[in-house]
Amino acid sequence: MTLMPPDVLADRLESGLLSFPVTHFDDALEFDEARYREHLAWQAGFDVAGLFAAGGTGEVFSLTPAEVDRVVRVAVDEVAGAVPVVAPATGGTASSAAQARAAQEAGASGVLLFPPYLTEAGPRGLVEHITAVCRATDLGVVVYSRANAVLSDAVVAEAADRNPNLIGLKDGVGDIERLTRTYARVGDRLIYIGGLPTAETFALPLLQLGMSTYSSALFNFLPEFALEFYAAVRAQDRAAVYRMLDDFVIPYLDIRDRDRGYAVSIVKAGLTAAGRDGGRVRPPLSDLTADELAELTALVGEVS
Ligand SMILES: O=C([O-])C(=O)C[C@H](O)[C@@H](O)C(=O)[O-]
Repeated sequence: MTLMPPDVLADRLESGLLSFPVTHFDDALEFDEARYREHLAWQAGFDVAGLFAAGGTGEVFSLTPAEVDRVVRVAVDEVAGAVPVVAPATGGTASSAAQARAAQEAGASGVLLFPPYLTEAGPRGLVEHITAVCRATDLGVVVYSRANAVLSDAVVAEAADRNPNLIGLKDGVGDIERLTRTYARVGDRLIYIGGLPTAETFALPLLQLGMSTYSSALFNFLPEFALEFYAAVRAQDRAAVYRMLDDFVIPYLDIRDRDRGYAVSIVKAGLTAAGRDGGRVRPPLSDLTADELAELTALVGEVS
């Protein structure tokens, strides 16, 4: 398969909304390939700029390395002709680099580098971590700033200088000063992707900070709503954005905030609420309660 050049991937990703599909499990909590394929084919039928297989919403933290490889290969096989597939790189530096290599072998178009697990890390170590992963692949790499890898403007600038295939920064923190410093320093050398939980909530203000796109978990089960929301953000139609926030996103957040980890669980529940059976989440996440699912089903019904 021909490799998508990193600059081409960057142009594609920044031009539209980004899909972060859930990973389906069967009743025994094993990967359910048939339902996953069906979901991806449906998602890829909408106007979406990239599909991030086994992302945070795809419960990458609950998949074994072999399962990650299988999920990525299935995604490439199912949709790569239509939409670029971006694969995850997770864990410590060695396992992240190995996953970046595997992503290229699997025919993915790019890599999303997640924070390393558990340990704290300083700026020099984070630059080395990003560099090792970028050097493990010819694919474009997007680095996710979050948790124990919150990246300063200096780290982002040095990593971008050292690694031509580092194409983007995904932000899961929402620190306005940090983002302002980063965009002022690094500018259009990178693309910027909003990646806070339920990213629609922050999309309009973050557009001003250089984020032309965001990862939409809502796109999983309300693709038309998510695309309408994205169009309103890009048009800076404040009235439409705040109407949709008020009608759906904020009541949705009220349910999401009832338990830790629900930012992912509620997406699978949302699919079920929309009549598409998202199935269950794996531990350590918990599914919504029956009452919460009923509340979400009523809310989804109001906007579908
Ligand atoms: O890795 C992930 O799945 C994310 O963090 C993206 C999510 O889709 C998040 O942006 C959201 O909940 O909208």
